[in-house]
Amino acid sequence: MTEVYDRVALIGLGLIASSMAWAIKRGGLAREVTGYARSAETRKIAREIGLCDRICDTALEAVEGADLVVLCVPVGVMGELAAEIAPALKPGATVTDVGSVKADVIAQVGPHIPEGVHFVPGHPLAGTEHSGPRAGFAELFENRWCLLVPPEGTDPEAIAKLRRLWEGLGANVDEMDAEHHDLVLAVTSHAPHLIAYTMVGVADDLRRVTDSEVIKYSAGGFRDFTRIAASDPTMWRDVFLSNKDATLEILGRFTEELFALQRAIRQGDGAHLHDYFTRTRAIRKGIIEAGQDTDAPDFGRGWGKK
Ligand SMILES: NC(=O)c1ccc[n+]([C@@H]2O[C@H](COP(=O)([O-])OP(=O)(O)OC[C@H]3O[C@@H](n4cnc5c(N)ncnc54)[C@H](O)[C@@H]3O)[C@@H](O)[C@H]2O)c1
Ligand SMILES: O=C(O)C(=O)C[C@]1(C(=O)O)C=C[C@@H](O)C=C1
Repeated sequence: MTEVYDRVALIGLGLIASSMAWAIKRGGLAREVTGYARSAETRKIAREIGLCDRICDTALEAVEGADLVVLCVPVGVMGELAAEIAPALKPGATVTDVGSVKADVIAQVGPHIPEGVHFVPGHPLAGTEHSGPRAGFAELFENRWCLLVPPEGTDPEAIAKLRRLWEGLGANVDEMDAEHHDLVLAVTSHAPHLIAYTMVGVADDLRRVTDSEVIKYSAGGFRDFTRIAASDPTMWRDVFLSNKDATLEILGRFTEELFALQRAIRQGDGAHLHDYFTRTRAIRKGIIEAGQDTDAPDFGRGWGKK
């Protein structure tokens, strides 16, 4: 593969940055990758595992001379980080981020981007419940989406170059505006995480009553919830505070539907439950038939046959 950037700087060396570092190296997508993390312990681990070509002790040193700077920190601190690195940004460089929320990050970071530096916000739709510099792996972005959210008037060449990087990392790239992104992600990622956190919290409360049976006998569905609910607390606190309006809108709708299902159960309205579950089953069938979840255990299997 050919080099897309001469030098890439990764700021915040957690799951996403470390996955990018390994994948950039594997693909030969940059001549040099520098890295910076706020904590000395993270920088020490990064050096031990050979992450990046150079781990720097300051953010300014890491971004100096970089053609692409990637902000890989929790969304709540993107703005202060942008302010910190602004003086060292090279004219003509591109700043991007990988934050899970876009409108708020653009509002925080945009004002700190100097004249002559491009800003192309991004969001890879790939992750795990693990965090930190040891969590990354080069395959994380393969066949996943990466959404780019360039503000109006962004240099098309800067967007095209970042697109080439993400494609080199194995992702499919699409563009979207920030408000739409935040609403879509509230439905597909943010509200589901909050529901998983809540369900595991409820089970934990119950455990005190039933003396560990809930965990002992937990089957597939609940185990999946516990995986999601093990996700990084700082990252997710910031996501909900940052995507407040869209998340509250979706949770409002969720609560209404939940009440309707609750009423159907109370009133013994089997038809309502059956119709509802038939509709939701058709959604999964559509996803599988469109080939959008080829990892699913039911991919390619028959549907609706008893
Ligand atoms: N984990 C996921 O599933 C996932 C997926 C897509 C996007 N994202 C987004 O990517 C970003 C990073 O997430 P992650 O999963 O890699 O998190 P992570 O917790 O693994 O890593 C974040 C890193 O940022 C560092 N950090 C925190 N504040 C900092 C600061 N002020 N300056 C410098 N470093 C700082 C932390 O020490 C940590 O090393 C977040 O904005 C998140 O919303 C996460
Ligand atoms: O697979 C997971 O563990 C994830 O939570 C990844 C996930 C998601 O919700 O799909 C989480 C946050 C992101 O911003 C993007 C991807």
